[in-house]
Amino acid sequence: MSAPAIRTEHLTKRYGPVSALDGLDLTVPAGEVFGFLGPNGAGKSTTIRLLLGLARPTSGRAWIFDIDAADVAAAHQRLAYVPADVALWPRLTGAEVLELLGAVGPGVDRAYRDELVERFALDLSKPAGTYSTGNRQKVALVAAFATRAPLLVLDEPTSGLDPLMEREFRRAVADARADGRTVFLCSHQLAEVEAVCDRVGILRAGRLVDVAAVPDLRALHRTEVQVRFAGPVPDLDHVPGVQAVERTGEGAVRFTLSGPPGPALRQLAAADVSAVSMREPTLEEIFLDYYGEDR
Ligand SMILES: Nc1ncnc2c1ncn2[C@@H]1O[C@H](COP(=O)(O)OP(=O)(O)OP(=O)(O)O)[C@@H](O)[C@H]1O
Repeated sequence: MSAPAIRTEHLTKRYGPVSALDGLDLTVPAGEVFGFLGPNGAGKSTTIRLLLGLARPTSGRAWIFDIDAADVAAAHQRLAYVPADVALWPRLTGAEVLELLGAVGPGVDRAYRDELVERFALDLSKPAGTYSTGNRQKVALVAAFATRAPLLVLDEPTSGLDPLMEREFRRAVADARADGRTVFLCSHQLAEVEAVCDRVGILRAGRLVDVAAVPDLRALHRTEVQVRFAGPVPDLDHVPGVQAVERTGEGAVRFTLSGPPGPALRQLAAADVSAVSMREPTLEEIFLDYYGEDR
């Protein structure tokens, strides 16, 4: 078994009375694309700072491929990082910045870097001081993806990118996965997490609320079903898996369905159904459920 890309054991960070991170136990196996979600102030950036050795834990430990995160020189040979707010040296051109960033990491795949520069439509001839937020972000992303680092730690990497560039970002994550690299992605963009991640960890008020595969996270939750009946509306209230039954008009019913759909489908099949639609909740709705509930 290869070492996990990230492992934390009861990782905790307190700032005075504030528990920014409270006993995080997390393992991200090598090769996984892991999404890290949570509302503002949940502790995502704190986690990243601890993983990068930019802050010291109050208690607990973290390892990057079995290297103690506190051993910064060794750990950073295995990772590349894109911060949420990318700051670049304003007088260096984009090309010079890429050279500099490439020189400090674990080595660069230059051919792939050139390809990414094309794909992200970066003009490297300009001084970085003239770049927009999105262009600075693109430089940092190209620099990170083009390293040979087996772990990419990305903090809100696409907040400044337009939809075309967001698509390129997703392609680059897919390339990384195909190469067996690990991606740790902090994001508020649920569609993005849904599209690129294998598993998602949800953090709330410094605590890990759940870790789930994206399909399982969906399966945990209900499907919304709308049915229109030509004849009498059957009693759905006591059918296993059916909840929140609501009359939405003459002969129309809406309900949510969780677990195996058989009992509900049998009840519907016995009635005179003229139209039916089923909708899976988006990850956003699932996500809001988590934060709406007091858990
Ligand atoms: N240097 C610090 N001093 C005091 N409190 C801090 C410090 N850094 C973070 N905190 C607190 O720790 C908690 C977690 O903050 P953190 O920045 O990790 O959250 P986050 O999940 O990254 O949020 P966001 O999505 O807004 O970036 C917050 O309550 C924050 O106010």
